[in-house]
Amino acid sequence: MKYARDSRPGISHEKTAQLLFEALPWIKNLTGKTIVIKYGGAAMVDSKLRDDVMSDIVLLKIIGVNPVIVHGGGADINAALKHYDIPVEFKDGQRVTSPEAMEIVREVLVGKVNQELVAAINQHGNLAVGVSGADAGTIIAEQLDPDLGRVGNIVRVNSGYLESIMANDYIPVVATVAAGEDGGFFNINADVAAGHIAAAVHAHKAIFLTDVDGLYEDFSDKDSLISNLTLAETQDMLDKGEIDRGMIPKLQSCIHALRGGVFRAHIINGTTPHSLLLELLTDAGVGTVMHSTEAAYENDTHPHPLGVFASRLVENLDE
Ligand SMILES: Nc1ncnc2c1ncn2[C@@H]1O[C@H](COP(=O)(O)OP(=O)(O)O)[C@@H](O)[C@H]1O
Ligand SMILES: CC(=O)N[C@@H](CCC(=O)OP(=O)(O)O)C(=O)O
Repeated sequence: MKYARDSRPGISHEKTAQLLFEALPWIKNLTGKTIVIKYGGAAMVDSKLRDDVMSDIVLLKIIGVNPVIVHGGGADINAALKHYDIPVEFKDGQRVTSPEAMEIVREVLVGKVNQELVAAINQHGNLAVGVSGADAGTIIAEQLDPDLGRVGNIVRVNSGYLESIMANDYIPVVATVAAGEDGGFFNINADVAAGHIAAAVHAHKAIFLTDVDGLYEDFSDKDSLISNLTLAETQDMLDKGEIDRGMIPKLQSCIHALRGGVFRAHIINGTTPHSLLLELLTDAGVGTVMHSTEAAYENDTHPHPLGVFASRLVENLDE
Protein backbone atom coordinates (compact mmCIF):
# COMPACT_ATOMS: atom_id res chain seq x y z
CA MET A 1 0.00 0.00 0.00
CA LYS A 2 1.22 3.49 -0.78
CA TYR A 3 0.05 6.82 0.55
CA ALA A 4 -0.48 9.94 -1.49
CA ARG A 5 2.79 11.80 -2.11
CA ASP A 6 3.32 15.22 -0.61
CA SER A 7 4.01 17.94 -3.10
CA ARG A 8 7.65 19.12 -3.26
CA PRO A 9 8.66 20.98 -0.11
CA GLY A 10 7.65 24.61 -0.50
CA ILE A 11 6.20 24.12 -4.01
CA SER A 12 2.52 23.45 -4.51
CA HIS A 13 1.21 21.01 -7.14
CA GLU A 14 -0.27 24.03 -8.88
CA LYS A 15 3.10 25.77 -9.10
CA THR A 16 4.84 22.57 -10.28
CA ALA A 17 2.21 22.13 -12.99
CA GLN A 18 2.53 25.79 -13.94
CA LEU A 19 6.32 25.46 -14.32
CA LEU A 20 5.97 22.32 -16.45
CA PHE A 21 3.35 24.03 -18.57
CA GLU A 22 5.56 27.07 -18.99
CA ALA A 23 8.03 24.89 -20.91
CA LEU A 24 5.47 24.03 -23.61
CA PRO A 25 5.91 27.02 -25.95
CA TRP A 26 9.68 26.81 -25.63
CA ILE A 27 9.65 23.09 -26.43
CA LYS A 28 7.38 23.76 -29.39
CA ASN A 29 9.73 26.43 -30.63
CA LEU A 30 12.92 24.36 -30.25
CA THR A 31 11.76 20.98 -31.54
CA GLY A 32 13.55 20.05 -34.74
CA LYS A 33 16.14 22.81 -34.33
CA THR A 34 19.89 22.33 -34.05
CA ILE A 35 21.56 23.83 -31.02
CA VAL A 36 25.32 23.93 -30.56
CA ILE A 37 26.31 23.68 -26.91
CA LYS A 38 29.85 24.63 -25.98
CA TYR A 39 30.77 22.99 -22.72
CA GLY A 40 33.87 24.64 -21.30
CA GLY A 41 36.50 23.29 -18.94
CA ALA A 42 35.67 26.00 -16.42
CA ALA A 43 32.23 24.38 -15.96
CA MET A 44 33.60 20.82 -15.72
CA VAL A 45 34.35 21.17 -12.05
CA ASP A 46 33.30 17.68 -11.00
CA SER A 47 31.82 14.54 -12.47
CA LYS A 48 28.42 15.06 -10.79
CA LEU A 49 28.00 18.47 -12.41
CA ARG A 50 29.22 17.10 -15.76
CA ASP A 51 26.72 14.24 -15.55
CA ASP A 52 23.91 16.69 -14.74
CA VAL A 53 24.77 18.85 -17.76
CA MET A 54 24.84 15.76 -20.00
CA SER A 55 21.44 14.65 -18.58
CA ASP A 56 19.98 18.05 -19.46
CA ILE A 57 21.29 17.61 -23.01
CA VAL A 58 19.68 14.15 -23.18
CA LEU A 59 16.39 15.73 -22.08
CA LEU A 60 16.70 18.29 -24.89
CA LYS A 61 17.34 15.45 -27.36
CA ILE A 62 14.27 13.58 -26.13
CA ILE A 63 12.04 16.62 -26.69
CA GLY A 64 13.21 16.81 -30.30
CA VAL A 65 16.16 19.23 -30.22
CA ASN A 66 19.29 18.27 -32.19
CA PRO A 67 22.15 19.09 -29.84
CA VAL A 68 25.77 19.25 -31.00
CA ILE A 69 28.24 19.36 -28.11
CA VAL A 70 31.56 21.10 -28.65
CA HIS A 71 33.71 20.70 -25.58
CA GLY A 72 36.80 22.26 -24.08
CA GLY A 73 38.97 20.91 -21.33
CA GLY A 74 41.44 23.70 -20.69
CA ALA A 75 41.72 22.92 -16.98
CA ASP A 76 42.50 19.24 -17.66
CA ILE A 77 45.09 20.25 -20.27
CA ASN A 78 46.73 22.61 -17.76
CA ALA A 79 46.95 19.80 -15.20
CA ALA A 80 48.45 17.36 -17.72
CA LEU A 81 50.99 19.92 -18.97
CA LYS A 82 52.07 20.66 -15.40
CA HIS A 83 52.43 16.93 -14.80
CA TYR A 84 54.87 16.71 -17.73
CA ASP A 85 56.63 19.97 -16.78
CA ILE A 86 55.53 21.69 -19.99
CA PRO A 87 54.88 25.45 -19.64
CA VAL A 88 51.29 26.74 -19.53
CA GLU A 89 50.93 30.08 -21.34
CA PHE A 90 48.00 31.94 -22.91
CA LYS A 91 47.79 34.96 -25.21
CA ASP A 92 44.35 36.59 -25.60
CA GLY A 93 42.63 33.41 -24.45
CA GLN A 94 44.60 31.11 -26.81
CA ARG A 95 47.05 28.53 -25.46
CA VAL A 96 50.61 28.83 -26.74
CA THR A 97 50.94 25.25 -28.06
CA SER A 98 54.38 23.77 -28.75
CA PRO A 99 54.48 20.50 -30.75
CA GLU A 100 54.97 18.53 -27.51
CA ALA A 101 52.06 20.40 -25.85
CA MET A 102 49.95 19.50 -28.92
CA GLU A 103 50.46 15.81 -28.15
CA ILE A 104 49.07 16.39 -24.64
CA VAL A 105 46.15 18.46 -25.99
CA ARG A 106 45.18 15.51 -28.22
CA GLU A 107 45.51 13.01 -25.41
CA VAL A 108 43.39 15.08 -23.04
CA LEU A 109 40.69 16.36 -25.40
CA VAL A 110 40.24 13.35 -27.70
CA GLY A 111 41.46 10.59 -25.40
CA LYS A 112 39.97 11.65 -22.10
CA VAL A 113 37.40 14.47 -21.97
CA ASN A 114 35.58 13.42 -25.14
CA GLN A 115 35.24 9.81 -24.04
CA GLU A 116 34.05 10.83 -20.57
CA LEU A 117 31.29 13.05 -22.00
CA VAL A 118 30.22 10.33 -24.44
CA ALA A 119 30.08 7.81 -21.58
CA ALA A 120 28.06 10.21 -19.39
CA ILE A 121 25.45 10.66 -22.14
CA ASN A 122 25.36 6.99 -23.05
CA GLN A 123 24.32 6.06 -19.53
CA HIS A 124 20.90 7.34 -20.68
CA GLY A 125 20.81 5.22 -23.84
CA ASN A 126 23.43 5.00 -26.55
CA LEU A 127 22.92 8.44 -27.98
CA ALA A 128 26.38 10.04 -28.18
CA VAL A 129 29.06 9.71 -30.85
CA GLY A 130 32.54 11.08 -30.09
CA VAL A 131 34.14 13.06 -32.89
CA SER A 132 37.58 14.64 -33.15
CA GLY A 133 37.56 17.72 -35.37
CA ALA A 134 40.10 15.86 -37.50
CA ASP A 135 37.62 13.02 -38.22
CA ALA A 136 36.24 13.18 -41.76
CA GLY A 137 38.03 16.53 -42.11
CA THR A 138 35.35 18.11 -39.96
CA ILE A 139 37.60 21.01 -38.90
CA ILE A 140 40.38 22.02 -41.30
CA ALA A 141 42.91 24.52 -39.98
CA GLU A 142 46.13 26.37 -40.75
CA GLN A 143 48.58 28.00 -38.36
CA LEU A 144 47.06 31.10 -36.75
CA ASP A 145 50.24 32.81 -35.61
CA PRO A 146 53.79 31.42 -35.41
CA ASP A 147 54.05 32.82 -31.84
CA LEU A 148 51.20 30.49 -30.79
CA GLY A 149 52.76 27.32 -32.28
CA ARG A 150 50.20 24.63 -33.15
CA VAL A 151 47.13 26.84 -32.59
CA GLY A 152 44.88 26.64 -35.61
CA ASN A 153 42.94 29.19 -37.57
CA ILE A 154 39.85 27.44 -38.91
CA VAL A 155 39.93 27.39 -42.71
CA ARG A 156 36.62 25.58 -43.03
CA VAL A 157 34.19 23.25 -41.29
CA ASN A 158 32.96 20.27 -43.31
CA SER A 159 29.67 19.66 -41.57
CA GLY A 160 28.62 16.50 -43.49
CA TYR A 161 29.82 14.01 -40.85
CA LEU A 162 28.12 15.93 -38.01
CA GLU A 163 24.93 16.17 -40.04
CA SER A 164 24.95 12.45 -40.81
CA ILE A 165 25.34 11.69 -37.10
CA MET A 166 22.34 13.94 -36.31
CA ALA A 167 20.31 12.50 -39.18
CA ASN A 168 20.77 9.09 -37.54
CA ASP A 169 19.45 10.56 -34.30
CA TYR A 170 22.75 10.60 -32.40
CA ILE A 171 24.36 13.49 -30.55
CA PRO A 172 27.79 14.47 -31.93
CA VAL A 173 30.32 15.31 -29.20
CA VAL A 174 33.20 17.22 -30.76
CA ALA A 175 36.77 17.52 -29.43
CA THR A 176 38.37 20.59 -30.95
CA VAL A 177 41.49 19.13 -32.53
CA ALA A 178 41.69 20.05 -36.22
CA ALA A 179 43.29 18.42 -39.23
CA GLY A 180 46.09 20.68 -40.46
CA GLU A 181 46.52 21.55 -44.10
CA ASP A 182 50.19 20.65 -43.41
CA GLY A 183 49.24 17.07 -42.43
CA GLY A 184 49.62 17.68 -38.67
CA PHE A 185 47.09 18.52 -35.97
CA PHE A 186 46.09 21.93 -34.66
CA ASN A 187 44.74 22.99 -31.27
CA ILE A 188 41.54 24.98 -31.67
CA ASN A 189 40.08 27.05 -28.87
CA ALA A 190 36.76 25.35 -28.15
CA ASP A 191 34.81 28.64 -28.15
CA VAL A 192 36.14 29.46 -31.60
CA ALA A 193 35.32 25.97 -32.86
CA ALA A 194 31.78 26.17 -31.44
CA GLY A 195 31.08 29.45 -33.26
CA HIS A 196 32.30 28.04 -36.60
CA ILE A 197 30.45 24.75 -36.14
CA ALA A 198 27.23 26.57 -35.18
CA ALA A 199 27.37 28.57 -38.41
CA ALA A 200 28.27 25.50 -40.50
CA VAL A 201 25.40 23.32 -39.23
CA HIS A 202 22.95 26.26 -39.46
CA ALA A 203 22.23 26.10 -35.75
CA HIS A 204 19.29 28.02 -34.35
CA LYS A 205 21.24 28.80 -31.18
CA ALA A 206 24.80 28.59 -29.89
CA ILE A 207 25.05 28.25 -26.13
CA PHE A 208 28.27 28.71 -24.22
CA LEU A 209 28.37 27.08 -20.79
CA THR A 210 31.05 28.57 -18.57
CA ASP A 211 31.75 29.36 -14.90
CA VAL A 212 30.23 32.86 -14.72
CA ASP A 213 26.56 33.85 -15.01
CA GLY A 214 27.09 35.58 -18.35
CA LEU A 215 28.77 38.67 -19.71
CA TYR A 216 29.42 41.49 -17.24
CA GLU A 217 29.74 45.05 -18.47
CA ASP A 218 32.39 45.49 -15.80
CA PHE A 219 33.69 42.14 -14.55
CA SER A 220 34.64 43.67 -11.17
CA ASP A 221 31.03 44.77 -10.61
CA LYS A 222 28.79 41.74 -9.98
CA ASP A 223 25.68 43.91 -10.47
CA SER A 224 26.59 44.60 -14.10
CA LEU A 225 25.47 41.28 -15.63
CA ILE A 226 24.03 41.98 -19.10
CA SER A 227 20.88 40.05 -20.02
CA ASN A 228 20.42 41.17 -23.66
CA LEU A 229 22.72 42.56 -26.34
CA THR A 230 22.45 43.29 -30.02
CA LEU A 231 25.18 42.07 -32.35
CA ALA A 232 26.48 45.65 -32.67
CA GLU A 233 26.60 46.07 -28.88
CA THR A 234 28.52 42.80 -28.56
CA GLN A 235 31.06 44.00 -31.13
CA ASP A 236 31.30 47.28 -29.23
CA MET A 237 32.11 45.50 -25.97
CA LEU A 238 34.99 43.70 -27.69
CA ASP A 239 36.26 46.83 -29.45
CA LYS A 240 36.35 48.79 -26.18
CA GLY A 241 39.00 46.28 -25.02
CA GLU A 242 37.47 45.90 -21.58
CA ILE A 243 36.91 42.16 -21.92
CA ASP A 244 39.76 39.87 -21.10
CA ARG A 245 40.83 36.26 -20.61
CA GLY A 246 38.57 33.45 -21.79
CA MET A 247 35.70 35.83 -22.56
CA ILE A 248 37.43 37.24 -25.67
CA PRO A 249 37.22 34.09 -27.83
CA LYS A 250 33.71 33.50 -26.48
CA LEU A 251 32.43 36.88 -27.69
CA GLN A 252 34.31 36.59 -30.98
CA SER A 253 32.63 33.23 -31.50
CA CYS A 254 29.20 34.55 -30.65
CA ILE A 255 29.71 37.27 -33.25
CA HIS A 256 30.96 34.74 -35.81
CA ALA A 257 27.94 32.51 -35.17
CA LEU A 258 25.41 35.38 -35.36
CA ARG A 259 26.95 36.76 -38.56
CA GLY A 260 26.91 33.21 -39.93
CA GLY A 261 23.14 32.89 -39.57
CA VAL A 262 22.67 31.67 -35.99
CA PHE A 263 19.58 33.34 -34.52
CA ARG A 264 20.75 33.83 -30.92
CA ALA A 265 23.91 33.14 -28.90
CA HIS A 266 23.80 32.64 -25.14
CA ILE A 267 26.44 32.66 -22.41
CA ILE A 268 25.29 30.89 -19.26
CA ASN A 269 26.72 29.45 -16.07
CA GLY A 270 27.32 25.73 -16.47
CA THR A 271 28.05 25.41 -12.76
CA THR A 272 24.46 26.41 -11.91
CA PRO A 273 22.43 23.19 -11.78
CA HIS A 274 20.21 22.79 -14.86
CA SER A 275 21.07 26.23 -16.24
CA LEU A 276 20.57 24.88 -19.78
CA LEU A 277 16.97 23.92 -19.04
CA LEU A 278 16.33 27.17 -17.19
CA GLU A 279 17.71 29.21 -20.09
CA LEU A 280 15.99 27.26 -22.87
CA LEU A 281 12.69 26.15 -21.37
CA THR A 282 11.58 28.84 -18.92
CA ASP A 283 10.39 32.38 -19.39
CA ALA A 284 12.89 33.79 -16.93
CA GLY A 285 16.16 32.62 -18.51
CA VAL A 286 19.41 32.86 -16.58
CA GLY A 287 22.26 34.28 -18.66
CA THR A 288 23.29 36.69 -21.41
CA VAL A 289 21.62 36.53 -24.82
CA MET A 290 23.06 38.06 -27.97
CA HIS A 291 20.68 38.60 -30.88
CA SER A 292 21.45 38.33 -34.58
CA THR A 293 19.03 41.06 -35.64
CA GLU A 294 17.25 44.06 -34.17
CA ALA A 295 13.97 42.17 -34.63
CA ALA A 296 15.28 39.22 -32.59
CA TYR A 297 16.33 41.70 -29.90
CA GLU A 298 13.00 43.56 -29.89
CA ASN A 299 10.96 40.34 -29.75
CA ASP A 300 12.83 38.81 -26.84
CA THR A 301 11.39 39.24 -23.40
CA HIS A 302 14.31 37.65 -21.58
CA PRO A 303 14.59 37.94 -18.66
CA HIS A 304 10.89 37.61 -17.97
CA PRO A 305 9.38 37.72 -14.54
CA LEU A 306 7.83 34.32 -13.85
CA GLY A 307 4.16 34.61 -14.63
CA VAL A 308 4.21 35.96 -18.15
CA PHE A 309 4.13 32.37 -19.36
CA ALA A 310 0.47 32.53 -20.28
CA SER A 311 0.81 35.41 -22.74
CA ARG A 312 3.96 33.83 -24.15
CA LEU A 313 2.13 30.56 -24.62
CA VAL A 314 -0.71 32.18 -26.54
CA GLU A 315 1.80 34.14 -28.66
CA ASN A 316 3.74 31.00 -29.59
CA LEU A 317 0.73 28.81 -30.24
CA ASP A 318 -0.57 31.46 -32.62
CA GLU A 319 2.61 31.39 -34.77
N1 LIG B 1 33.29 40.91 -18.85
C1 LIG B 1 33.39 39.63 -18.47
N2 LIG B 1 32.25 38.97 -18.13
C2 LIG B 1 32.31 37.67 -17.76
N3 LIG B 1 33.47 36.94 -17.68
C3 LIG B 1 34.63 37.55 -17.99
C4 LIG B 1 34.64 38.92 -18.42
N4 LIG B 1 35.92 39.26 -18.69
C5 LIG B 1 36.66 38.17 -18.45
N5 LIG B 1 35.92 37.13 -18.02
C6 LIG B 1 36.44 35.79 -17.67
O1 LIG B 1 36.11 34.81 -18.63
C7 LIG B 1 36.08 33.55 -17.94
C8 LIG B 1 35.40 32.48 -18.78
O2 LIG B 1 36.28 32.03 -19.79
P1 LIG B 1 37.13 30.66 -19.60
O3 LIG B 1 37.83 30.68 -18.30
O4 LIG B 1 37.94 30.49 -20.84
O5 LIG B 1 35.97 29.59 -19.50
P2 LIG B 1 35.61 28.28 -20.35
O6 LIG B 1 36.54 27.22 -19.91
O7 LIG B 1 34.20 28.03 -19.95
O8 LIG B 1 35.76 28.63 -21.81
C9 LIG B 1 35.38 33.89 -16.65
O9 LIG B 1 35.62 32.96 -15.62
C10 LIG B 1 35.93 35.28 -16.32
O10 LIG B 1 37.03 35.18 -15.46
C1 LIG C 1 44.05 27.16 -28.68
C2 LIG C 1 43.41 26.87 -27.36
O1 LIG C 1 43.42 27.73 -26.49
N1 LIG C 1 42.85 25.67 -27.21
C3 LIG C 1 42.22 25.25 -25.98
C4 LIG C 1 41.36 24.03 -26.29
C5 LIG C 1 40.50 23.62 -25.12
C6 LIG C 1 39.55 24.72 -24.69
O2 LIG C 1 39.24 25.66 -25.39
O3 LIG C 1 39.08 24.50 -23.42
P1 LIG C 1 38.11 25.48 -22.58
O4 LIG C 1 36.86 25.66 -23.34
O5 LIG C 1 37.92 24.68 -21.34
O6 LIG C 1 38.83 26.77 -22.32
C7 LIG C 1 43.29 24.87 -24.92
O7 LIG C 1 44.34 24.37 -25.29
O8 LIG C 1 43.00 25.07 -23.73
